[in-house]
Amino acid sequence: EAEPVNYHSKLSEQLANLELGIEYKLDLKNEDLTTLSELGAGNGGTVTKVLHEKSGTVMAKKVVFIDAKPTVRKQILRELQILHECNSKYIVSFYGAYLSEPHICMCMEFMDKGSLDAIYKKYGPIPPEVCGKIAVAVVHGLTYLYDEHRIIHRDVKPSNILVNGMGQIKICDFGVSGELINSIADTFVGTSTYMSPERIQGDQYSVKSDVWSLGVSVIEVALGRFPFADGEGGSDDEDDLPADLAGTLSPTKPNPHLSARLDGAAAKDKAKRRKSRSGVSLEGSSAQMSILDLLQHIVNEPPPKLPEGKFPKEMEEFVNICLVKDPAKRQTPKELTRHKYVVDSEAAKVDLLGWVTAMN
Ligand SMILES: O=c1[nH]ccc2cc(OC[C@@H]3CCNC3)c(Cl)cc12
Repeated sequence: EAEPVNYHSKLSEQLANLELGIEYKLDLKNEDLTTLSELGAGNGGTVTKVLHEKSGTVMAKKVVFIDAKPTVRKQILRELQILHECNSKYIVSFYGAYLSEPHICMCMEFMDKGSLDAIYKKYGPIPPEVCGKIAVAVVHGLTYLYDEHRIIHRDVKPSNILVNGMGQIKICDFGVSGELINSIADTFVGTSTYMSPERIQGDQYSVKSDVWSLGVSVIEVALGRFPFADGEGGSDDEDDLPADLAGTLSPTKPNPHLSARLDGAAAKDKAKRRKSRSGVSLEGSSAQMSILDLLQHIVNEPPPKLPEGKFPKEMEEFVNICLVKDPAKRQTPKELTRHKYVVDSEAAKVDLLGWVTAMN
C-alpha cells in the first residue's frame, strides 16, 4: 500500500520552493490526473478540467490529436517545453505536456470563468471599460511573447482570451511549436476568420497580424457579435474551406486558387449587394456570407469599425489603428502599449471582480 501522500506537507514544500523561486516541474501523466468536467472544444483540441492528485492542483488539460509520425510528436513535445519559460501575468501558465499516443496533452492554469466568446454569448456584450482591460492584457501579452521569446501568437480571438475568478485576463493557445503549427495547418485548414488581409493573401505576416486579430476581437466582444456584415463566421472552431481548397491555404505562400476564387467571390459579392439593394431579399445560404466571401470581404472591403459615437473616442481610435489594412502602416503590440486607450485602461479602476462575480 503506497504511503498516503501528505498533501499539506507537499503543498507547503512547493510554496516554500515558489518563495525561493525554485522552478519545480511536475512530471505529468494520465494516471495522476482525474477528470472533473469538460471545458470546451475548438482549435483542434478538447479541453477538460482535471485534478493533479499528487499536487492537489486543478488544471485545464488540452488534448490535441496529431496526425503525424511519432518522431514529429516527440519534436512537438520538445518544442512545447519553451512554454515553461513563458511567464507573464497576461499568459496562461503552463504546467507541462506529455504524450499519450497518438495525442499530445498540455496541462495549463485553470481559468474558471472560461473564454471571452463563451462569456459574451452567455452574458451579452462586454462593457467598454472591461474591453479596455482586455486590450491591456492582450497588447502586453503579445509584447511579452514577441520581445522575450520572438513568438507570434497566430490565433488571437475571443476563445483564446480567458478570465478567472480573480478578474485576471490572460491569453492562451499561441503558436510556440513550429511543428505543431505545421501539423495543425496540414490537418486543419484553419481559415480562422480573424485572419488579417496580408495573411489571407499568403503575404509575409508578422506580429502585426496579431494586432489585426485583436481589433476584430475587441469589436466582437464589445458588440456581442462577430463584426463582419451578416458573416456566418466567427465561431470559435476553425471554419473549413470547400474541399478543393482544403489544405492549400498556407500562411506563407500566395495561393493562386484562392486569389482566383476571391476575385470570383468579389464579383458575386457585388452582384449580391446590387440585388439586395434592389430590395430582392436573398433567401437561404446566399444571404449567409460563406467563409470564402468572408475572406474576400476582409481583403477587398474597408475594415470593420465600432458604430460611431457609441463607445469612448479612444476605444474607437484604438480599434481603427488595429484594423489598418496595410501592415506597414499598422502598429505593433509594443507601440500599442503606449496608446492612450491602453495607458488609460491600465490605470482605470475597473471592478473586474464584480464583473466576473456576476457570472455564475
Ligand atoms: O481554464 C482554461 N485554461 C486553459 C485553456 C482553456 C480553454 C478553454 O476553452 C477553450 C475552448 C476553445 C474554444 N472555445 C473554448 C477553457 Cl473554457 C478554459 C481553459
